[in-house]
Amino acid sequence: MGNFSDDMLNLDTLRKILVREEDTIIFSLIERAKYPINSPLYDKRPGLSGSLFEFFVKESEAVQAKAGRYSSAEENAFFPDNLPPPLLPLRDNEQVLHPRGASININEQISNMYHKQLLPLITSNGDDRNYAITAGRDLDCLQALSRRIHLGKFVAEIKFRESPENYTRAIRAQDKDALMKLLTFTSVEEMIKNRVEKKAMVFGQEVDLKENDNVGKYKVNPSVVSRLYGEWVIPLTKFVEVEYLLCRLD
Ligand SMILES: O=C(O)C(=O)C[C@]1(C(=O)O)C=C[C@@H](O)C=C1
Repeated sequence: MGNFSDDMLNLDTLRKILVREEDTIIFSLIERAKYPINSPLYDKRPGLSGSLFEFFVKESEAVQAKAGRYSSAEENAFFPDNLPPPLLPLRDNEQVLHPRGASININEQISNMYHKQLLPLITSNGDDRNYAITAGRDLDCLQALSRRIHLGKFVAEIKFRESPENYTRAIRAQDKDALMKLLTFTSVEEMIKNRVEKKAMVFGQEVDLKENDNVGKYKVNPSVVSRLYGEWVIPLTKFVEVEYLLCRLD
């Protein structure tokens, strides 16, 4: 992590970071939901190698790479090939992750989930031609989701260090089911799903000075946020954890 050192690597600290990431994800969804789906943004364009959105993401990531974004172990690019090097010297980050697992990048899956499943649930139909601003909002959502999900590498490293014997047995057997069982805390997952639903109600409520005018109206449907976590964010985080652990002894 950007400024994370070995002695801060414990489950309590990491879970607090994940809780704070919930706020970032929910606020970014609220911001994206302000605009309709704007589907021409995602259509292939003559003269560009892909869509206007892909162009926007590639160019934004190149600037952010120069500014050092991808020097942080929890940041992963959506177009990681041929990124320019950072302009400033690399921060001297302590390498807390195992090198093989550190390079796991499941952004393609995250991007598919975002575009095919999530976006239609949080946007209205339509095209207001605000493509640049929409692309910026999309990138904010994708980066927040990606960061949260790839933090699973740190969670996995902590769990391995806290219980090396149990994990080593499952890793040597390359037993994905056993690893999944070891790293799963169902009660924690339930709490998260309930909390993000409540946060979506609080952060996304319509505020009006007249009482009761907007009761029950939200900028993003709170049950969609709970579903996002239950069906995609938590399972993908666990997928990252398992993939990380599988190569932890390499
Ligand atoms: O908090 C943990 O222990 C995690 O591994 C993170 C997480 C999550 O994605 O939020 C994933 C698996 C656990 O079952 C609980 C929560």
